[in-house]
Amino acid sequence: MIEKGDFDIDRIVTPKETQAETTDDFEVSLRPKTLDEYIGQEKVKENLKIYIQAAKNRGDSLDHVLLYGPPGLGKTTLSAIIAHEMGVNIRITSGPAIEKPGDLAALLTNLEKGDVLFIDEIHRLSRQVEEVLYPALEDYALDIIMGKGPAARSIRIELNKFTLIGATTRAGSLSAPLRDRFGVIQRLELYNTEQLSDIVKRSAVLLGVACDDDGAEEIAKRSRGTPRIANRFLRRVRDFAEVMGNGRITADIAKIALNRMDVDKLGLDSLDKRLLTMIIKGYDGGPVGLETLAAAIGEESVTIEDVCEPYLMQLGFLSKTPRGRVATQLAYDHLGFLKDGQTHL
Ligand SMILES: Nc1ncnc2c1ncn2[C@@H]1O[C@H](COP(=O)(O)OP(=O)(O)OP(=O)(O)O)[C@@H](O)[C@H]1O
Ligand SMILES: [Mg+2]
Repeated sequence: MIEKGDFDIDRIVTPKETQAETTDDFEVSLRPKTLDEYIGQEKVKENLKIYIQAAKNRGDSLDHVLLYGPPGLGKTTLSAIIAHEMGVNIRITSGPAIEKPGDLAALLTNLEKGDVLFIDEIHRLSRQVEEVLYPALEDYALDIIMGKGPAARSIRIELNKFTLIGATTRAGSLSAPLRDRFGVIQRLELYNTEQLSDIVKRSAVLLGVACDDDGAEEIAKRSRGTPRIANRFLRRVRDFAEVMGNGRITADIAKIALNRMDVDKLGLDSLDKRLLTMIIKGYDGGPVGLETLAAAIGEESVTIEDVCEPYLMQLGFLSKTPRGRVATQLAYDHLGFLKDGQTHL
């Protein structure tokens, strides 16, 4: 069943993990293992380094951490790095996977002192589960109700001290009491071309494929600020390089491969173009409300908000106003529209 928030994974530019990537253990893992190997997100790294050092000096566990930002930017990777730097184990789960309070209790009682529990998509935890989580986060204890009616009594189970790392694409959907229990809240930003080039070059080394600097840059420019997309493109471009060239990734090979995948030179695909074209031609450039826009192009509003908009805003193609979304002059130029909605010929 497809739920709100699950993106269309047919898009080559989807920042969501595809099945192949989740189960990708026949390939070398491209995930960095230490903070120093983790490229970009300098502010987040600097802060985390200090919190980790301080916690280690005190011989204490790290405070609970909330990481938020668009999909594919490295939240899961960063959580594993935090556990590695703290020298503890990490247990990975997700909001929708924890169905009942008992599921959470089982996870929590199995944690050893200082361990990290990583909950992806933490905004999708159910209310009941959230309520069990509160005392666990605050007092490292679980309150379990035994029996029913007048005979019911509550017993308290002490837990080992642990660190919860929550990841979400939408910090705004988190309930206030849950958000308040995180001592460290960090936002991950889209990466710039230079950082993505470095990520591509690092991954190329790990995959054992030769990659020119401008080949890496070409891939980076089209990756929508997202490492997961950059790594996916790298693998596909490598296929083209092996079949059409001598295996080396050059700028030309990268261009040919990415054009074949219908990714334009800024990384826009048909959905982004449909969105911008609708604002420009259907609503005279905007402003137009998100829900109206979503209905007009037949796409979920969460997909538009989480996947399309962050990148279109980084490019300066779209702005959000209180009255709705507006396409900017840059968007008109890129798509070849004149301000009156006519196409350049
Ligand atoms: N800073 C980075 N440096 C190098 N590689 C990175 C970096 N961030 C992410 N990656 C790579 O990008 C891929 C996606 O990262 P990750 O799975 O951690 O994203 P995510 O933010 O958890 O996404 P989601 O929100 O979909 O769970 C990983 O394979 C990792 O190799
Ligand atoms: Mg993830």
